[in-house]
Order: sequence, then C-alpha cells, then structure tokens
Amino acid sequence: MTYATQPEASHFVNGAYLEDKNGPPIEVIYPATGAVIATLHEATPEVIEQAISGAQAAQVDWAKLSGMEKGRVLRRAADIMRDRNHDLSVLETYDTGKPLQETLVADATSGADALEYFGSVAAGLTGEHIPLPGGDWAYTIREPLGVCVGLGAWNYPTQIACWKAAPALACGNAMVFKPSETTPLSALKLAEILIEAGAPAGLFNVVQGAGTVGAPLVTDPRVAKVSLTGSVPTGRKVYASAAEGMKHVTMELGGKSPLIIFDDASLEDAVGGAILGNFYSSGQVCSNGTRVFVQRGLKEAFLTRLAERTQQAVIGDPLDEATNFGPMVSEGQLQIVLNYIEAGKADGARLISGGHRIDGAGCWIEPTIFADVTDDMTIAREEIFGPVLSVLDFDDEAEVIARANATEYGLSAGVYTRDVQRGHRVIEQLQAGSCFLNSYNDAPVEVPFGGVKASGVGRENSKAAIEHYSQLKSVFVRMGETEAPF
Ligand SMILES: NC(=O)C1=CN([C@@H]2O[C@H](COP(=O)(O)OP(=O)(O)OC[C@H]3O[C@@H](n4cnc5c(N)ncnc54)[C@H](O)[C@@H]3O)[C@@H](O)[C@H]2O)C=CC1
Repeated sequence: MTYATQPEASHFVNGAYLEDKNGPPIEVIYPATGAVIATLHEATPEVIEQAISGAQAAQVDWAKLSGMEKGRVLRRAADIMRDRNHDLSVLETYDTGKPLQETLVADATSGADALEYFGSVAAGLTGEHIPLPGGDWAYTIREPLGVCVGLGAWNYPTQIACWKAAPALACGNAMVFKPSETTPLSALKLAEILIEAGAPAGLFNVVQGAGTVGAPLVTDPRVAKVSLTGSVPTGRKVYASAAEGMKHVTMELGGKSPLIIFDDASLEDAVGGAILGNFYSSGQVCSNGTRVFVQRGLKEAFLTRLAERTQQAVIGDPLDEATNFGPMVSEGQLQIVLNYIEAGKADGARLISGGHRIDGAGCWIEPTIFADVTDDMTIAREEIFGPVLSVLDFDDEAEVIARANATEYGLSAGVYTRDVQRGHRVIEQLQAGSCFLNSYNDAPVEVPFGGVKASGVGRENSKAAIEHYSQLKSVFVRMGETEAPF
C-alpha cells in the first residue's frame, strides 16, 4: 500500500489538510488486531468555521459552472478512484476491518460508480418549459440547495462519502462531510481525489469528530441540507434539529429487515441470500435481512445447509484475499453483539452455530445462527448490526407478510420463491424501501436506495437523489398585459 494509515492531518478543509491539535484525540484502531494505526483530532469550532465558510464560498462559483463542467470533474474523480482501488481498499480494510476480498469490490468501486453516474447526469439537470393558456408560459430552474452536510456511519465509509458527495456536487452544492469517528480515514482520500480531479478548494471538506462535531454542523444557519447515514436514535435527533432550521434532510437509518423464504425456493440460492444478507461485512450492513422467515416445509433442510455453508467461512487476516469474514468494527460493537447473543439464548432461541467471541487480539466474533426465534424475542425486534442470523418459522403467505411488516423499521425486504406471481404479490405488500426477489443486498447506483417508516426519509442513488439535492424555482411569464381588478 502506498497510503500511510496516519493521514497528513485530521481534516481536509479549503483544498488542503488541516490540523488543530486542540481537539480531543481520536485513536483509529485496526479491528483485526486492536493496534492503534492513526491518531487524529476532533474538529474544534475554528475548524468547523473554516469548513463551513470555505464551502459557502466555493459553492457560489461551482454552481455557475455548466453541468458538463461539473460532471467532468466528478467523472475524473471516478477514474482516479478506480486507478487507486487497491490502495483505497487496503486503507478501507485497516479503517473498518472488512476483508480485502470485500473492500476491493464494494467500497471505492461503489464510490467510483456514484461519481461516474452523477458526473454523467449532471449535464442533463435542467428545468422544464410549461405552456399555459393564452400564450403565457412558465419555466423552472433547477437550483442547488447550497452547503450540504454529510454525516457518515462506520460500516461503508468510502461508499457513504461518495453516495452523498456525488449527487450533492452534481447539483451544484458544496459539502462538509463528517465521517464516523470510528472510521475517519477514507473520506480524506476522497477529498484529495476531488481536488486532483479539478474540484475547487472548499467544495468538499472533511472534518472529524463524534456527535459533538456533527451537532453544530446540523444547526449552522448557513447549512441548507443534512444527509445522515446512521442509527434511528441519531436520525431522530438530527432530523429534529434540522427541522428547527427548516432544512432539507436525507435519513438513511437502520433496519430489521425480513428475508422470506418459501418452501418452493431454490435451497442453494436461498441459503446464499441469507449468508449475503447476514454475514457480509460481518453483518454490519443496514439493509441486512436479519429476520429470516423460512416456510416450515423447508426449515430443516435450510438449517442444515446454512450451517454447512457457514462452516466454510474463511475467518482470518482481512488483508489476505482468501479471507471472507472479518472482525467487528470495534470492541464496543462487539460487546453489543455479544449481549444480543446472550439475549437470544436467554429468550430460548436455539443456537445452531457460532455464538462466541473468537479468542485472541482484535474484535472477532463467530458467524452466529439462531433457530426457533419468535417475533417477541429481542433478537427478532432490535437491530443487532453484527453476524447474528435469526430463523423464524412460518406457514402461510398472509401470516408471514403481517409478521414481516410488524416492525417500526422499513429499510429492506427479500423474498425467495420460484413462483413469480407470488414473489411480486408479496413484495407489493411489504413495507420496505428496497426489496429483493431471489437476491439480497444489491445496491447498484442506478437504483434508488432508502427506507420507509423509521428507516428513513429520502432516497440515495439514481435520478431520485437529484430531487433531494436540488430545488426548483418556477418562473411565470405573461406574454400579454397584466390584468388587475382595479
Ligand atoms: N440506511 C443506510 O443507508 C445505512 C444505515 N446505517 C445505520 O447506521 C448505524 C450504525 O452506524 P453508527 O455510526 O453506529 O451510527 P450513529 O447513529 O451512531 O452515527 C452516525 C453518524 O452520526 C453522527 N452523530 C451522532 N450523533 C449526532 C448528533 N447528535 N448530531 C449530528 N451527528 C451525530 C456520528 O458521529 C456518525 O458520524 C446502524 O443503525 C445502521 O443501520 C448504516 C449504513 C447504511
């Protein structure tokens, strides 16, 4: 790797690295070993001020560029990211602990897709012409919002930064991005790359810190929009505080998504979907299908095959490309997951495999499968955000739809069946923003992504994201005389 894990400085503001050691230190831990790989500092009020005022200044000139010009910068950034995918992936593995086998294909590459996609749509962002009676007409102008704030979670740091920056910048906004304090490294690389690609200084800034740094970003009157990827409790706080300032929001929050497997499903595909939807990124994926409803006829065969395939997980050095199951992101998250496993046992769920911390340094936990889980158990109700798969039994379609929807969340849902009509019929009734039929956890940039109910507001990716980073000005044009009553 050519990148050092210790960045040049903690923040990236106004086109350059910026340090202010007066902020409390943030130790970055490599979760596979527990080693401290970098020390950064939380942003002080002075750093936050520089970032917001720099973004505000940069946004004015950036907005004046044509869509073609803006798009060209984003597409160049996408190319640079792809060229450096290997080094960026290694850095992401150090930051998160996710195996290199995953980060090589799902992080910087997904970020590059977003930059390329929104770089390509930028030139097509126009208003419309609206003919009116009597020869009058109106037109609309699609305008940027101004300075946008992005707040990231720790599970997909590069992807989250790009999914927010790319549509924001394509629409003519500037951004101040605050990564999760657990994974602060990779967003800095995006900031460097955007400058290299020709973005003006101040257009995309990175400031470090926890909620104490996020909160003043959200309330700053110069900020027009806040996009958060995080938990539901944080979402409630950030949404409420953004509402005070009547700001636009995008909320990409947590889930407890159902994965419904009918007994006519392809067993191998259904088991594959359950593995993807529970153990990829060691279960630290918001859209995971953690309530696996299996129709009773397939239950025992499903459990047997799932346990067999889970035994084949290659758990080990995340930098070894053969490894496909890594550690939890942090000791704190590990303890949360272990507590949920204890709750599952205490509630009477049947432990099929896993269930323990893996001895040694780092934050390792076994991929864990529970069977005979019932709807009222804690592990079936609360988001665990770790490799804990719960199998629930069901008999018929209407019953499973009602049970799948009986949650405050609504991020994702999956259905495995060979009956095409049933597949679509069931999905139509599921309360979820992103649904999968005979698949799980796909997130291509062309497709809208986001939740319903407590799982979120707004959509990322696709043309839908444009609506969340721009606003329309309507201009009415009268061609005749102005008629007034007196
Ligand atoms: N729907 C989606 O697209 C995704 C959702 N998530 C969700 O994220 C959660 C895990 O990530 P975490 O980092 O633990 O989430 P978190 O909610 O603890 O933090 C998210 C971000 O918000 C910041 N923050 C916390 N309090 C704040 C406040 N009062 N004001 C402003 N900013 C504040 C944090 O520093 C962090 O950058 C899970 O619930 C997961 O489901 C994760 C990935 C994708």
